[in-house]
Amino acid sequence: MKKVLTIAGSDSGGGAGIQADIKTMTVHQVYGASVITAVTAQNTLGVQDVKTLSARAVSSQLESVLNDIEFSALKTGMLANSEIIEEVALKIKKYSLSNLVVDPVMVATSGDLLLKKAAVKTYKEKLFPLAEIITPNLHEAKVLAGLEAEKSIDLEQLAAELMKFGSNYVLIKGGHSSQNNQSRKAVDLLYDGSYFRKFEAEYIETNNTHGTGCTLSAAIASNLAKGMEMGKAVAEAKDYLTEAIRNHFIVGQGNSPVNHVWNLK
Ligand SMILES: Nc1ncnc2c1ncn2[C@@H]1O[C@H](COP(=O)(O)OP(=O)(O)OP(=O)(O)O)[C@@H](O)[C@H]1O
Ligand SMILES: Cc1ncc(COP(=O)(O)O)c(N)n1
Repeated sequence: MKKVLTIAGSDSGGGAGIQADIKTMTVHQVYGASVITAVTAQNTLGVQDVKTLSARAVSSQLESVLNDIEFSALKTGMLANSEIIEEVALKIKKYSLSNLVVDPVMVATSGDLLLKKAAVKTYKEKLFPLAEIITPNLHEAKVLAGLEAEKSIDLEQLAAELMKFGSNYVLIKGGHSSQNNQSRKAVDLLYDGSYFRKFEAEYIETNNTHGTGCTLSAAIASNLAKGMEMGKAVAEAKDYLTEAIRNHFIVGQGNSPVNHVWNLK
């Protein structure tokens, strides 16, 4: 069984972050290990509190797992601040890790901030050049490109801007924005520096999408670990996620998470 590492925040509600990642990895039949960056007090209604761990605590967790276990892929989720991003980048270089999926988590669906503003620059300078793929949503992509949220921009142009930061692939997720999309499709755009490829799925009319980004990036990392090429890894991850959204069940009083284990039925 291939081993996959997630470096992310804990979601006490179980729908996003580390918890979403481990569930996703398990149903993809890879072994999931975790390095925790922050402990969020969170439920389906929002984030009530965040305790970010020190970069040192993140560093020692990384040393423990990387000294011992050989990972075929890894993903990052909530990294919270510049110090943690720098520490993660150092360890990825030190252990020559490949198949890095970077989900540059900035804000929770609930609107709560999960990244310090100054850390955006650190992401671009330190972590993106080491990434196989970065998976920003439309809002994150605009922030990374230094654009105003309201400004409309051609997606291909935006993906090309983000490729300049040095990853091998960029995937811009259009999920949330598709709510305004007449076509009722959830469309994501993959770019490898030469070709654009669109991934279209049915747009499912629901607010129960807590953890979609975490789940997608964990599925992509699992598929890369199993040796899939990027196009297939993204296509299969998106198919898995679409069914996980469709098969959601009610967990709390707010935005419920996706059903990570729909395919075990
Ligand atoms: N209602 C929906 N129906 C179908 N697919 C969706 C829906 N919402 C999101 N998606 C898909 O989920 C994936 C994650 O996209 P999204 O834009 O939600 O990312 P995100 O904002 O990083 O996620 P999150 O913040 O929830 O972790 C994409 O593949 C997107 O197309
Ligand atoms: C620990 C953690 N990591 C990531 C997210 C983003 O997920 P979402 O936007 O679906 O709330 C989150 N809410 N919590």
